Amino acid sequence: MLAKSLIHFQNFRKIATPSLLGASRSFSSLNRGKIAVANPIVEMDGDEMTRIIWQQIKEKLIHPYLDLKLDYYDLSIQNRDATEDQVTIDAAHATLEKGVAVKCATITPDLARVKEFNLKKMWLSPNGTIRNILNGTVFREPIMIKNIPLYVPGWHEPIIIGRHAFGDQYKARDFHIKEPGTFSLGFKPENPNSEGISEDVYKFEGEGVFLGMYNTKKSIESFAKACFEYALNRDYPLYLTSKNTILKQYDGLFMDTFEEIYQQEYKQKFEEKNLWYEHRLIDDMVAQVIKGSGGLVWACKNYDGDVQSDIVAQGYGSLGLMSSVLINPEGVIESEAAHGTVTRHYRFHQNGEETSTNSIASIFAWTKGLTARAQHDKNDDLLNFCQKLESTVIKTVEDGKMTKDLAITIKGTTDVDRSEYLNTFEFLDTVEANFNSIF
Ligand SMILES: NC(=O)C1=CN([C@@H]2O[C@H](COP(=O)(O)OP(=O)(O)OC[C@H]3O[C@@H](n4cnc5c(N)ncnc54)[C@H](OP(=O)(O)O)[C@@H]3O)[C@@H](O)[C@H]2O)C=CC1
Ligand SMILES: O=C(O)CCC(=O)C(=O)O
Ligand SMILES: [Mn+2]
Repeated sequence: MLAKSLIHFQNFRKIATPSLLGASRSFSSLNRGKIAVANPIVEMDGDEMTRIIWQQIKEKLIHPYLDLKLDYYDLSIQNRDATEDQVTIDAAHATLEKGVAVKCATITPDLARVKEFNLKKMWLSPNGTIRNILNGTVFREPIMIKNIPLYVPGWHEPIIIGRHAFGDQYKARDFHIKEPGTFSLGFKPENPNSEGISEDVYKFEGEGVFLGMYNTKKSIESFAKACFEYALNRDYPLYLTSKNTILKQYDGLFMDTFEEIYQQEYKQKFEEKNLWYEHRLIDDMVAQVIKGSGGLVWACKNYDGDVQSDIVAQGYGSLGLMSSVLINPEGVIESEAAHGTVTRHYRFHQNGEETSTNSIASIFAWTKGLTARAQHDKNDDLLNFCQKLESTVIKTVEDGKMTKDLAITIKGTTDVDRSEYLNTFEFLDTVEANFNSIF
């Protein structure tokens, strides 16, 4: 299965990366043509700083080496607005069909964005839309580089966040009311003999907010299985976090489902490898991981995974060092960076000022997506290309060539000299030159 083989590859990389540069067959020395990629992948373009980086990655690191068909969807905020967001839905369905997608970060509009782009409406998060259609688990893993100091010094091994990507806040309906009234919840069973639910939740005396949120047993089951498989394949224990003491029914279903599946299908397999699964309260867990040394898969509910993956990314060095791969039960893969469009840097770029935005997670969005394509198609040349590109990026940083966010971690202060880092484009040029020299 595609998902499983991707996991194997990541495991392999953990061991093999440092030696890959030296041990390579040189592409240029053999003077071969571009690597043929038989089947297309879906490409979802995005916004702001990441859109600029994305274009450069394609021009410098992808197209010169690969004969690759891209099923292209422009998910820029302008095109989502022009197509009434149909382009997002089309891109998600194309991903289900083609099996692999790479996605650039995109703006999720708020009121300020509606004004900035004169949007027809405040479109939903494209990530929420896509992830709900694909219905998978997002695995977020820090890209660890030897010379990048850890903000959390004990984290010697990765913390991999397994983020449930279906439902919860990302598909909730929320409302803002401005007058007294009663908020009630209702459920109408299809079976006329079943009893429905109609319950008053809160009596408002004035302005307030409320929401309706859901998840499904089926989706939680596939989330659990994806996390158990991932942890087993990576030889790490698995922890699920929730707040079941407060949301007894909602979070209780997550806790009970994981426990049932563990007991029925995975306990023995985990014990054979001296591994374990535990449920923890989220507030307990956030404290435990800071004290720990990493080396675990952390299954998070959707919103927890969103927040925790950024804390974890920063703990390992930078938001620019966090890869993010969605795997659904059918083995469909969507690969992206975990960070957003880096608006603060884009504002400098718009003003003609220099930026130093880290492109590593965006490059890994391509390599992880293409790795899935390679494994699906049994394309060893493409697999080799992905491994070498990843190791070139890592070696470039190990050689002291990096963007400002990483230079800051090394110096331990934001007061870094301009000579201590590369700008956005210089870093990409350096990776291009290094890759070209070995491949
Ligand atoms: N997957 C997606 O498509 C996502 C999209 N978004 C969208 O992105 C937009 C911007 O969101 P924002 O909250 O600013 O979050 P971002 O993740 O884009 O950036 C937040 C801050 O993190 C640091 N950072 C993030 N990525 C990098 C990088 N590659 N290199 C260097 N520093 C980095 C920067 O810090 P500093 O300023 O200190 O340099 C930056 O200002 C929003 O419209 C949001 O909706 C947000 C998250 C995910
Ligand atoms: O889709 C969004 O608006 C945010 C997505 C996000 O923050 C993430 O994927 O981590
Ligand atoms: Mn996020």
